[in-house]
Formats: sequence, structure tokens, C-alpha cells
Amino acid sequence: MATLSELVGDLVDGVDGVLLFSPSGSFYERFEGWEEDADLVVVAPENAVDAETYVDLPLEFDNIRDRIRFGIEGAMERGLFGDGDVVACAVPTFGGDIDSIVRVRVGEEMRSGIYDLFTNSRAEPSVVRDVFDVAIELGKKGQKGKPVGALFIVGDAGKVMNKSRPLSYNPFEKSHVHVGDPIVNVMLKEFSRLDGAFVISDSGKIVSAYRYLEPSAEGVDIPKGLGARHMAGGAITRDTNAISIVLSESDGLVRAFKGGKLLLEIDPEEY
Ligand SMILES: Nc1ncnc2c1ncn2[C@@H]1O[C@H](COP(=O)(O)OP(=O)(O)OP(=O)(O)O)[C@@H](O)[C@H]1O
Ligand SMILES: [Mn+2]
Repeated sequence: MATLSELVGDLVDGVDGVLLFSPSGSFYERFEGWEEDADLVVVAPENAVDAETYVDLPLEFDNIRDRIRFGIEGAMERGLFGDGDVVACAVPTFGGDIDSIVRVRVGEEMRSGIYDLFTNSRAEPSVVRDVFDVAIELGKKGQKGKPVGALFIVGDAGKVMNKSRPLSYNPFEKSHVHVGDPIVNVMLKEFSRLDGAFVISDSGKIVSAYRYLEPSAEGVDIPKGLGARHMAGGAITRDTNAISIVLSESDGLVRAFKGGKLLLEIDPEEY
């Protein structure tokens, strides 16, 4: 009779690396003095355990597949793993401490661009994260309890301004406010009731509200069923080096586009 660990042990046998997602201190300590010939990588919102090899997680990604993708793509980007490597990902599925192991074969074809979206966009990573935070918060609360939509175009603002026109006076014309400032969240929520897009610079300055985007939508392939806001938000990221973060009024999801492609879809209710 085989024991359970013998039966499932091959999940972790012969792996080239182990990724620990948000491990507690005591979980991480078990790996002190670990002598396997495999890389140990910690993926978390902060390096609370002082890991030597660490990938910064900008959002907790409630969806486990997204979280794992992000960690693996981050590790690939640093050259830790490549095509054909096999890794064991240890993740907390139900919050709390790590409770699951997922064995993954690393391959170029699994690259979704989710890591790239946060770290290799024109805008600074913290700006991308701050805009996600605003969109998620807006999606959770809506405007006075009613669902609200919003469109944020982040980075490459000069070019975005050239491919758009104002729908109304720009309330940010003379102000020098940045995403992440507490007052700005209030302003963005207030102005999201009105039409058009917010344009945000690489460094997070709010350049404009109420922009009507006029990108060429030729060859842009967005999922069927999404309307003009998503089409415009997707297309502008092909015409410029911006990314877009779109909150849908109709299904409540936050989506991100880059290079004309939908890269990420998250449900604010899960955050
Ligand atoms: N080209 C554009 N540039 C900026 N904003 C736009 C553009 N097209 C549409 N919008 C904004 O999107 C809003 C919703 O449009 P529409 O319903 O067609 O989009 P949608 O993709 O279905 O989004 P939602 O899921 O929020 O309904 C419009 O009222 C307008 O404010
Ligand atoms: Mn719609």
C-alpha cells in the first residue's frame, strides 16, 4: 500500500523550481537550508519573508490562474525559468496560508502578457497599479450604489491626446494631480459619471477627463458583446503605447488592454 505522499509526490518530483505565493513566515522558514537543485522564488505583494529571489505581485489576483501566470512570467522575465522547465507553484487558494500545489510546465505559449502589462508598459508600474485600484474600487461601489463604467488610458499621453478630442471642458486642465493622491480618487469617481475617457501620463498625472477617443479600430479583435467603450479602449492601445483599463457598466468587470489585445479580466467583487 502506498501512502498518499507517495501517490501524489510526483507532483513535486524533479521540478526545476518552486514558487511560493504569499507564504507566511513559518511556511517560508521550512525552506531554510533547502538543498534541492531547484530555484526558490517568492511571489507576493511585499517581500515580508526577505526572500532572495522575489517577484512583486501588484494585485492579489483573486483568480489563481492569473496569479500563477503572473509569477511564472515574472520569473521567466528574469531568466530563472525557460521553455520546458517544470515548476511547482504553492498557493493559498482559500486565503490564509498555502494550501495547494499546482505543477506547471513553463512554455512561451503560456505567456499571457499579464506581467508585462504591469512592469513593461510605458507608464510606471505603480501608476498602473493605482489605476487598477481606482477601477476596482469604482466597480465595487459604483456611483451612489448604481453601476458605473469608466475608461482609463494610461501612458503615452501626448499621442493619446492627438488621437482624441474633448467632449467637454477639461476639469484637470490646470491642475497637477496624480493617481494615488487621496483626493484624486474622489475626483475620478465623481467625473466617471460623465462620458469619455480619462487620459493619464506615464508618471500618473491626470492629463484630461472627457476625451472622446478616435483610434483606428481596424484589425482590433475584442470579444464579441463588448461595446464602443471597450472597442475604443482596445483600439487606442494598438495605435499608441498606452494601455487601457476599462470598467464595464453592464457586466461590472475590469478589463485591461495592451497592444490592441485583451490581457486581463477581473471581477471587482472578488477583491
Ligand atoms: N470612442 C470613445 N471614446 C471615449 N469614450 C467612449 C467612446 N465610445 C464610447 N465611450 C463611452 O462609453 C460609454 C458606453 O458605451 P457603450 O455602452 O457602447 O460601451 P460598452 O463597451 O458596452 O461599455 P459598458 O460595458 O460600460 O456598457 C459611452 O456612454 C461613452 O461614455
Ligand atoms: Mn454598453
